[in-house]
Amino acid sequence: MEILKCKDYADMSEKAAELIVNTINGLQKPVLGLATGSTPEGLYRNLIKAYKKNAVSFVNATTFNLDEYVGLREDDPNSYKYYMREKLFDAVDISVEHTHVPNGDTGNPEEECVRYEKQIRDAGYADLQVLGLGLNGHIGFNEPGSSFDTKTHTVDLDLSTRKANARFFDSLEQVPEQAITMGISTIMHGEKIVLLVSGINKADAVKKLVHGEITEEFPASVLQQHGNVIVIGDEAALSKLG
Ligand SMILES: O=P(O)(O)OC[C@H]1O[C@](O)(CO)[C@@H](O)[C@@H]1O
Repeated sequence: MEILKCKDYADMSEKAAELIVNTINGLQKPVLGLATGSTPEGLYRNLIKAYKKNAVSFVNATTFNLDEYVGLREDDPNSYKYYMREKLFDAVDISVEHTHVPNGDTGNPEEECVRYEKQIRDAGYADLQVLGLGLNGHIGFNEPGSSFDTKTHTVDLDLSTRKANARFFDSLEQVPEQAITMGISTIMHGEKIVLLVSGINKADAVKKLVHGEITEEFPASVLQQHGNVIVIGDEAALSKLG
């Protein structure tokens, strides 16, 4: 696992954007796996900057997002579809048919999971998968205890995850209790994985990810088994690596 130590959040976001721009420019039809949360916001701002400077075009890119809340309409400001449109898609030249986010606003989440997994598989899985890291080690919304064999599936969110994400909602009660997420095995099919971490509150989780036991109780530890992972983090998040 490669570790890239950055000065701060701005530096982390620039380095991650550089890597993604190079990947897009190096492939004819790049497939990107994308993440939400606070951490990649700076990355998306830098990708928009690069697009505006004509350093990159998304016209041949296809994207698949990791996850979506169950029960939120896509025009709900807390849905991840809305987040992606606001933070990236609407500001670059990607065609909307090439952007994929699981549909959480469906009467049949199980069917949606099967459909989404097939779409990713048919696209050949991600050339580059961006990940954030939950405090409890979740990647996507694969909470502790998720089997490493999972494909796209529905999950019950941990209370700790709902509390961490309550900052985006008016109250904890409004945070959905379920989500659809790419599974660990779907994520592990990515050719290259770029995990972004920032801030001292992630330092313990990063230490477990890099040096801890490989266990389903800490889902991100599975990345130790992937041959092409880069962790891009600021000094605070990487401060407990020794
Ligand atoms: O970047 P943040 O906001 O710390 O979130 C970390 C992870 O938690 C989630 O927001 C889900 O709780 C993921 O989407 C993200 O990768």
